[in-house]
Amino acid sequence: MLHLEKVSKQYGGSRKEQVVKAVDDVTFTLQENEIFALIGESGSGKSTLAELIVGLQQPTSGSIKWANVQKNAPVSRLQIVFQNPDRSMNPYWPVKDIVTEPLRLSGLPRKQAYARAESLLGKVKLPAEFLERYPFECSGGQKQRIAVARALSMSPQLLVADEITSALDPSTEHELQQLLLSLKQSEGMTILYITHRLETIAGFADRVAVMKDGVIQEIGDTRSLLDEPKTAYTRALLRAGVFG
Ligand SMILES: Nc1ncnc2c1ncn2[C@@H]1O[C@H](COP(=O)(O)OP(=O)(O)OP(=O)(O)O)[C@@H](O)[C@H]1O
Repeated sequence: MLHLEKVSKQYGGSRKEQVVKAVDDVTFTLQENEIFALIGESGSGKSTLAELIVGLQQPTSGSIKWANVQKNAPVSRLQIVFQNPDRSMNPYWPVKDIVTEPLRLSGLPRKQAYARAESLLGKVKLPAEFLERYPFECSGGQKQRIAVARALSMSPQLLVADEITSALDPSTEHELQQLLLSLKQSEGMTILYITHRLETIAGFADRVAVMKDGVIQEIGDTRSLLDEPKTAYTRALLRAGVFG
């Protein structure tokens, strides 16, 4: 569906700065209707890769292309949800304005946008009473559901979830993962799920790529990668149980 070919991103490189190869020669293809987990410890280049995929940054070299599409994808095909919902939500807006913001930005009149708000919340299993709430009246997990609902308003083919469960407690994280799993089926979308916690993806992600220092170390279906890791790095991560 979306193919990355030898994608690299360097930062710095002016006289005094050292060059940082945040993403180094990354090639893989995201398939239709899969959850693809990108795992890496802090600084491995995961967020940079996510930003390249959604077009917030341009690669230094390489290409990112939709299969069978010549020009760049329209923004609505891709939506990204970040780790910290407070940074992407206006604290003075009620939830009905937050979830419908992309619809209104794309030109839908407010009344028609509001008419879709309740069903968007329904998709993330939040009751309609949340429409009139403000972000400070919602828990962290509920705010992430609201952020997912806002992304769903654009019917994305690809949802990039950048550490969206990392700040949540384990049971809330599990609930949000279950929600993503059901949305993959009901919405027929692909989810790029970025995390530093390898131990959270069993039974959730279809495939996984392990990234270190900007380089993909290993890629494969989740069960085989967890059962028979091919690289010493992945084995060490599994032995450690968590990233350091
Ligand atoms: N704008 C920037 N300018 C210079 N270096 C950067 C910039 N953004 C990221 N880097 C560097 O690129 C590397 C990868 O960073 P990135 O944020 O992509 O990693 P990450 O895996 O998402 O880490 P984390 O999980 O801590 O967010 C790091 O060495 C980081 O210091």
